[in-house]
Amino acid sequence: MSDTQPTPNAQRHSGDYDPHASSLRGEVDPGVMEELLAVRGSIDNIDATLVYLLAERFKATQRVGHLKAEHALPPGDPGREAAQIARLRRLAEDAQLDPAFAEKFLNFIISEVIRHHQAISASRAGDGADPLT
Ligand SMILES: O=C(O)C(=O)C[C@]1(C(=O)O)C=C[C@@H](O)C=C1
Repeated sequence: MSDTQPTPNAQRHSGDYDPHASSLRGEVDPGVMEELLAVRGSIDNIDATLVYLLAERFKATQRVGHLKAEHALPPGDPGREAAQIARLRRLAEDAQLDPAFAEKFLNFIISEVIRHHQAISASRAGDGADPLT
């Protein structure tokens, strides 16, 4: 990459991350290690993308949290969640991803979102609680 090109965030913030870190060094055939490192490069790119995607999702849900708090709406919307889960399970099946895992993953994210919504609502109510977001 030339000096005039901006450095992508994923590289700028990787700190002292060593993409070759492994406990397998010396125990694996060098050819196998090379292949493993190549695949791990893709895994690292995917993980970085997941972080950026999640950051965008939480930015969006933070707006929802403020909207809900402003209009005294409940943090959770079970009807919406049921529709989201049914849709993601179908998408997961099409993508050959375990639908049970997709459901668990979405529930994990939503429970964190609801915690953020509750914190926003509590901080707006002036009870001194710090919003988490
Ligand atoms: O859409 C909303 O009402 C949200 O608060 C967002 C969200 C989500 O993370 O997708 C979170 C909690 C609700 O139960 C449903 C959906």
